[in-house]
Amino acid sequence: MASHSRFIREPKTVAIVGCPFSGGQPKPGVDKGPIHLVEAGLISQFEGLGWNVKFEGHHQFEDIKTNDDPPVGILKNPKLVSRVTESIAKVVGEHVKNGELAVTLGGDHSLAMGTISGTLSTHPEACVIWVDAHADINTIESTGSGNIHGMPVSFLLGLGSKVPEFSWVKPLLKPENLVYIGLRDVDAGEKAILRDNKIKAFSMHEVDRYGIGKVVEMALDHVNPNRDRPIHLSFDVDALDPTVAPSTGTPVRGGLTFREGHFICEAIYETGLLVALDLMEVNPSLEDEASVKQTVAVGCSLLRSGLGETLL
Ligand SMILES: NC(=[NH2+])NCCC[C@H](N)C(=O)O
Ligand SMILES: [Mn+2]
Ligand SMILES: [Mn+2]
Repeated sequence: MASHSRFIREPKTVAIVGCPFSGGQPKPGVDKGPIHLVEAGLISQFEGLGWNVKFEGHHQFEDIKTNDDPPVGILKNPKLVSRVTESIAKVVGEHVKNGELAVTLGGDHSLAMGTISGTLSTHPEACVIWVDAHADINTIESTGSGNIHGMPVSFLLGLGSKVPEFSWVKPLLKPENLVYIGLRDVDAGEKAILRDNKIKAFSMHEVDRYGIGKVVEMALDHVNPNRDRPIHLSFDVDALDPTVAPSTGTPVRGGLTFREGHFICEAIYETGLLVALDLMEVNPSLEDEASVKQTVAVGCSLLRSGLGETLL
């Protein structure tokens, strides 16, 4: 077992990319997620695991001017989401190029358009493991909500009609380099997209049938058969059951248990191939104070598992 990623330089450094951003969906508060995660002690927790921690404060998106941001079709805030994710792509790309583990704190999941673009700019052969209740693969044609956090994967794959505002997104992700775990709320149009593009997905049905250990192994066999390619893990906290992570904008019952979520992060760390990790959709404005505390704490502990925290 590698002690940490073979793509990470010594002394091993984690760069925290705090993204207080909510423009990919309509519920206020998800922009406070990163602030709560850091205030809960994430930096000292990472240091406790032996990492050098780089954190220069949360990114400020206020200066991204979007006075004039009319919808494209039904897509909401296209200009804002495009500019924010483009800036995050550069930041994450820079960290990954430097051999630092990029940990991005969301914020809504539209941010992954940026984080994954950043990873692929340095490692075009990287694979993506997307852990979520949702597939987030709607196109401008298929989206029913117009919320861009339900669409980042289609942009990364280059599916659907091109939206000029997002022309900076290079379709570098190949369908065979993507795998999902935890799906249970997939729109009809998204199911067709997954089928047509032969994208591998392990829904909660497969988690129940095979157990999480086997599912992670099968997921890795699919995207990383020789265990030699960099891994980008994009974790939407709503993959967890709402009893485990209640404070999130689009909760769906029947999700991953506390241990199943952590097992995924532990197993990916153990590959020694992790180069970037996202934790998205923690919304501290939703549910009561105890639920917020619980969700933030689970977020921190998922991240620690991804950075090598072990049980023994
Ligand atoms: N990142 C998320 N929580 N995405 C939820 C997406 C829900 C729905 N499929 C939509 O397109 O709007
Ligand atoms: Mn989700
Ligand atoms: Mn998501």
